[in-house]
Amino acid sequence: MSVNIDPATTVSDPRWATGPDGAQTAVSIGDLTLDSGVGLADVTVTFQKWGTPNAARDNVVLALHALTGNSHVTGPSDDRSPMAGWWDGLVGPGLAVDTDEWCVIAPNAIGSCFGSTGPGSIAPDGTPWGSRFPRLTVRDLVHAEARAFDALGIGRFAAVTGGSMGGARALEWALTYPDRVGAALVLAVGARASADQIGTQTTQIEAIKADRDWQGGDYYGTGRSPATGMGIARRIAHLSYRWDRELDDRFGNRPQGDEEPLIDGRYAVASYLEHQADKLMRRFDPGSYVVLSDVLSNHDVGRGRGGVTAALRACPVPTVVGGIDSDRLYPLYQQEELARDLGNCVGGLHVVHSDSGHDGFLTEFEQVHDLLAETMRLAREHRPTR
Ligand SMILES: CC(=O)SCCNC(=O)CCNC(=O)[C@H](O)C(C)(C)COP(=O)(O)OP(=O)(O)OC[C@H]1O[C@@H](n2cnc3c(N)ncnc32)[C@H](O)[C@@H]1OP(=O)(O)O
Ligand SMILES: N[C@@H](CCO)C(=O)O
Repeated sequence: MSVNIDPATTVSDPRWATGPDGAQTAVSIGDLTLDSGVGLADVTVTFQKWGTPNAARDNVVLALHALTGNSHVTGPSDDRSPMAGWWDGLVGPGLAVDTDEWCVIAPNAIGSCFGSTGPGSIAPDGTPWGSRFPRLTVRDLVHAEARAFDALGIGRFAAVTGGSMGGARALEWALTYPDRVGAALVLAVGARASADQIGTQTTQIEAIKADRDWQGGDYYGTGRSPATGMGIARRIAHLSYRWDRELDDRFGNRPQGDEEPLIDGRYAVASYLEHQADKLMRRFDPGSYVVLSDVLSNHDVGRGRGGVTAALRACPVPTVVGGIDSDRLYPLYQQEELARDLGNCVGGLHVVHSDSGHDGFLTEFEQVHDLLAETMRLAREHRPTR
C-alpha cells in the first residue's frame, strides 16, 4: 500500500498527519475483494483531515458523508466542492468536534466521484471503468476505508459519525469493526433499506439509465452525459429529502413568479426542484449517483449476520442514534428499531425536531451539535487508558 499527498491540494508537508486543516491525501490500497466476491483492482481512497493525530493515534474521529457529499466537511466552497462543508460550524477549533482535541478524517466513499475509485476513474487498462464498474455495498465502502486507515497506522477511531448514507457507513463501521470504534453517531438512517427507499432509488436509477446519453454507462469521455436523467432522479430524491408540509408552506400550488402554469409556465415547487437538479449536475457524476443509490438499496446490516436484530444486539459500541421527526425517507420508526435493538445504544432515540425532513441532518445545526457533543463525550469516556 502506498500513501500520496494529492498534488492538486495545498499540502506542502509530505506527511499526511501534519498537513494543514483540510489537507487531502490519497491512499492506494491495491485490489479489493467486494462483498459480491468480485474483485476491484487498484483501489484508491482519498480523504481530508482537520486537526492532528496525536502520537498514540487515539484521537481520530471519522466523519462520513452522505450520498452526494464528499470529504469537504467544513469550510467554504472551493475548487473541489462547489458547496460549503456539510457540517460547517460543527467541526473545528472549539466546536462540537473540537479539532484542538480531535483529528477529524473524512474519506470519500469509493463509488463516488471525488478522488476515491469510482465508475469515472481510470481502470488498470487506462480507460474509464464506466459500465465495468462493479456493484458495491456499504460494507465495501467501509472495508476500503479500513484498509486505507490500516496503511496510515490508525487502528481505532475515537468516534465514527455520519447521517443518511454516512449513518449507514457509521453503523457498518460499528458492526464490522467494533474493536476499532470508540463511539458512534448514527443519524437519519435505518438498519436496512425499506421497500419505499428501494422503490424510490431504483426509480431514480431507471431515470438516469433511460437517458440516451447514458450510453450503457460508458459515457465518460464522449462529451455527452445523462444530465436530463440525473435531473429527474434528483427531483424525485429531493422531494423525499424534504417534508411535504414544509414544501406546501413554502410553495403551495403557486406559480413561479409571474409564470402561468395553465399555459406554459412552471409551478414554484417545480422551479425549486429544477434548481436543485441543476446544482447537482454541476457537482456530481451520474455514474456515481447510480452506484451509490444502489449501495443504499442493498444496505442491510443483517445480511450474513443472522438478521437485523441479531446483528444490532451483538454490537457493543456505545452509539448515539438520532432521527428526524419529519423524515419521510428514513422515518423515525427505523431509528426506533436501532435504538431498541443496538447492543449499546446510549440515551435511547434522540429525536431531531425539524420542518426540513431528511435534510434535517444537515440543516438542524444546534440539535446536530448536541448529538455530536454527546458522541464526543462518549468517545472521551471510552478512550483506552494509556
Ligand atoms: C453529507 C451530505 O449530505 S453532503 C450533500 C448535502 N448537500 C446537498 O445535498 C446540496 C444540495 N442540497 C441542498 O442545498 C439542501 O437543500 C441543503 C440541505 C444543503 C440546504 O437546505 P436549505 O438551506 O433548507 O435550502 P433549500 O433546500 O431551501 O434550497 C435553497 C435553494 O433553493 C433556491 N430556491 C428557493 N425557491 C426557489 C424557486 N422557487 N425556484 C428556484 N430556486 C429556488 C434558493 O435560491 C436556494 O438556492 P441556492 O442553494 O443556490 O442558494
Ligand atoms: N442532501 C443529501 C441527502 C441524502 O442524504 C445528499 O445529497 O447527500
